[in-house]
Amino acid sequence: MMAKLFRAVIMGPPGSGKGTISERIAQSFGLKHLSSGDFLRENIAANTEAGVLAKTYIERGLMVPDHVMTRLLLPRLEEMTRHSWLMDGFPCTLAQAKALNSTCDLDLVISLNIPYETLKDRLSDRWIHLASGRVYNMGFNPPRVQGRDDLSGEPLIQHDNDQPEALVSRLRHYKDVAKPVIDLYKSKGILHTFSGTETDRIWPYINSLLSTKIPSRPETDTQHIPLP
Ligand SMILES: Nc1ncnc2c1ncn2[C@@H]1O[C@H](COP(=O)(O)OP(=O)(O)OP(=O)(O)O)[C@@H](O)[C@H]1O
Ligand SMILES: O=c1ccn([C@@H]2O[C@H](COP(=O)(O)OP(=O)(O)O)[C@@H](O)[C@H]2O)c(=O)[nH]1
Repeated sequence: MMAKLFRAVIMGPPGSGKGTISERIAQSFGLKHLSSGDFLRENIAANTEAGVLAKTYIERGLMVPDHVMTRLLLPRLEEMTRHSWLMDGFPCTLAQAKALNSTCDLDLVISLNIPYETLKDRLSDRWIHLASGRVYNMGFNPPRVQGRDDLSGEPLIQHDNDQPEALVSRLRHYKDVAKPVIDLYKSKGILHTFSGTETDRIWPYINSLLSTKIPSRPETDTQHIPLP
C-alpha cells in the first residue's frame, strides 16, 4: 500500500518511448498506466458519443479537439481517487494542461528528448495491434511470430503517419503545442527531462528518480492490469 498517492505525466514526441517507458514504470512502481490513445480506442469501440466524435479526427490523422479530450479524460481521472497513476499522451496542449491542473496536482512530469533520426528509425519499424494498442518494433521488441500480436495472434498493422514523410510535420506540430506545456511544468518545478537514443539507457535514470519519490513495488504485490 503506498503512503501517498502519486500522479505523474509522461510527455515526448511520437516514437520517443512514452508507451514503452510507461509500461516499465507501471511494472516497477505499481502505478496505473493510463494512455490517452487507449481511452480513445475504448470509447471508439464502445461507440460512446465522444468516441464517435474522436474517430472522425483520428481517421484523418488529426488531434482530437481539447474539449473532447478533457470531457473524456477528466471524469476518468477524477474517479481514480484511490490510485496512483501515470498518464501517457495527455496533456498534449496548454488548454489540456490547464484543465488537468484544475482537477489534480501533479507530482512529476517526465519529458523525453530523443533525436530526430532515432524517432524516424523507430517509427518506420513500429507495428501495432490495433485492438489493444500493443506496440512492437522489429528490432527492439519484435513479436514472437512475425506480423502477429503475441496475445491474440491477430495481424499487426503500421500507421501511415509513422512513415518518415509524415514525421516532420508531426514533430513540428508536437514542438509547437508541447512547448508551452513544458514551460508550465518547468515553472512549477516538477519537470524532469531525459535525453538519449535508447530507452534501456534512459531507464536507470528514471528508475532512480522515481525510487526517491515512491517506494519500489514488492514482487508479491505485482498486479497485472488486464489489457482491453
Ligand atoms: N492528448 C491528446 N489530444 C488530442 N488528440 C489525442 C491526444 N492523445 C491522443 N490523441 C489522438 O489519438 C490518436 C492515437 O493516440 P496514441 O497516443 O495511441 O498514438 P499515436 O498517434 O501513435 O501517438 P504516439 O506516436 O505519440 O504514440 C492520436 O494520433 C491523436 O489523434
Ligand atoms: O529504446 C527504444 C524504445 C522504443 N522503441 C520502439 O520505438 C517505437 C516507439 O515507442 P513507443 O510506442 O513506446 O513511443 P511513443 O510513441 O509512445 O512515445 C516502438 O516501436 C518501440 O518498440 C525502440 O525501438 N527502442
